[in-house]
Amino acid sequence: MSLLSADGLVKEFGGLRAIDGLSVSIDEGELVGVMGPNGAGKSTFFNCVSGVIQPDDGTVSLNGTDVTGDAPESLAHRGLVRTFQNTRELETMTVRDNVRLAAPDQPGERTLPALLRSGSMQEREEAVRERADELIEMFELDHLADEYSSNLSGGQRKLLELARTLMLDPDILLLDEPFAGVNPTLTGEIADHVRDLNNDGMTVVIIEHELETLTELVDRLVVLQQGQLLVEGEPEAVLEDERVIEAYLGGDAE
Ligand SMILES: Nc1ncnc2c1ncn2[C@@H]1O[C@H](COP(=O)(O)OP(=O)(O)OP(=O)(O)O)[C@@H](O)[C@H]1O
Repeated sequence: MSLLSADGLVKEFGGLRAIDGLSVSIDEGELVGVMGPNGAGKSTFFNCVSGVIQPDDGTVSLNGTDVTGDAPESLAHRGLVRTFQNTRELETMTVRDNVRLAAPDQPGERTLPALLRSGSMQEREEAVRERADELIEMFELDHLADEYSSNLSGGQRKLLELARTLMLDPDILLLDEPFAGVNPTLTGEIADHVRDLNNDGMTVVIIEHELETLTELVDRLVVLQQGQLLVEGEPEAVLEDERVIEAYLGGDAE
């Protein structure tokens, strides 16, 4: 059974069909890349499955449960968390506080939340502090922990965003352009973290324009064009597919 599936999704903006009958299915443990020319509907697809916007038609299922239109917080409780193209940390707060603040305020059934729910206020605060420090160390942000996040580079912000996301302990992580504006060294580091998370069992779906890194990283590529599924399959085969080459060379190429 797939972990996440979108069936017949449709989303219109005015007269424009940004998503047009799109069906995509992600299995547990997969690392999947989503690509496609500008305006193909990649972000709208993420927005529909992560509850940021409501699809006009079609369904989204998570672990076999229909979650179409559920709010992002509710989906996070069920284990689906996404990042955004533009990071959303609070600039006037330190890196450490930003990570701590990402802890869920309404503890649910999941690992960290379960710990948060069971303990006293003091125990809960301690659990949040410990997990935040662990993640800050994991992403090698320790030397920046007390800096205001406004002082971070674009790449460091992406790492901070990942750390914040992991405070929610997701089963499935949707990453929207994690390498955009990131230098090659940090791109490699972020890719390594994503691979490690996936090796540890997390299902990951990545929208990315940086095709070289994406292709090396993922097990499967899904290509969208004009809101529809154009091609999907193993990265090498997809990149050689004439329909994909045509889509990228065509009128709406980068
Ligand atoms: N909130 C909105 N209001 C109106 N039109 C929108 C809105 N969001 C997206 N669109 C339109 O829907 C289409 C798909 O946009 P979307 O951002 O999903 O594409 P994308 O593949 O993510 O593009 P990019 O690679 O440029 O980020 C585009 O034509 C876009 O202009």
